[in-house]
Amino acid sequence: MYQLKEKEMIFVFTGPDGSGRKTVADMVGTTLGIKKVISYTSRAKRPSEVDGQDYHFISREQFEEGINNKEFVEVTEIDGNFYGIKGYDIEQEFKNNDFIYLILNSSGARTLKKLFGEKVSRIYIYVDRDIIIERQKALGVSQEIIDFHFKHYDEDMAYKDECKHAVENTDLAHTVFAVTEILEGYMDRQLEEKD
Ligand SMILES: Nc1nc2c(ncn2[C@@H]2O[C@H](COP(=O)(O)OP(=O)(O)O)[C@@H](O)[C@H]2O)c(=O)[nH]1
Ligand SMILES: Nc1ncnc2c1ncn2[C@@H]1O[C@H](COP(=O)(O)OP(=O)(O)O)[C@@H](O)[C@H]1O
Repeated sequence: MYQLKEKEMIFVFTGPDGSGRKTVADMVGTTLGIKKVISYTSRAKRPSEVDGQDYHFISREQFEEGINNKEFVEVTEIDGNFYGIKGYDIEQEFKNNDFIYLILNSSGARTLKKLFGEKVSRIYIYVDRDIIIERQKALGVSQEIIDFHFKHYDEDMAYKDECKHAVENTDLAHTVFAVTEILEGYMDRQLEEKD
């Protein structure tokens, strides 16, 4: 398994589906110039998604082969689809960067924390169930899909207290500002330790 160097850190964004994790993580990542390690999934690509950008979309067979070859640092199965992060991809990103971020469900976040300990900082993004429903309805998402998303809401919310940082994502600009400050705190600390 990849051993993180002293100055390296992994930021893990987690929280309930639809709370804005991807949006917040990518905005903060862009602001701070931090690279995302992209997950692999066996679920079908949605029309709006780009292979290699949103996910690496692979078949279930390719996924199983990767699992057998021990390529994944963590894998989870959600609603019949595999999701996972490859150790090689983490290693590659750390060749050019000291900080990376990942977007994971609670089981993935828990695994990363177990594997890399204090080198992992978890940022929990959440918002009220009613606000998520409102946002999804405004986007034209069907009631069926909204219900599907909420299958994991309670289980995901139960993970909030395990995370050191939890930010309620009501106002996006405010959330991005708050999360940027949290990450900058770690980055400054790591750089000071390096000096
Ligand atoms: N453990 C783990 N969870 C992941 C990974 N990639 C994505 N997820 C989570 O899988 C869940 C489903 O993701 P997705 O299919 O994109 O659905 P959506 O987030 O509802 O649009 C979300 O909670 C993601 O954060 C991964 O590599 N590992
Ligand atoms: N603070 C916010 N206010 C309004 N809409 C938001 C906010 N944060 C995210 N969104 C929107 O909510 C939807 C879900 O966000 P997304 O980042 O995909 O969530 P997640 O990754 O947690 O499933 C997207 O359409 C996004 O633009």
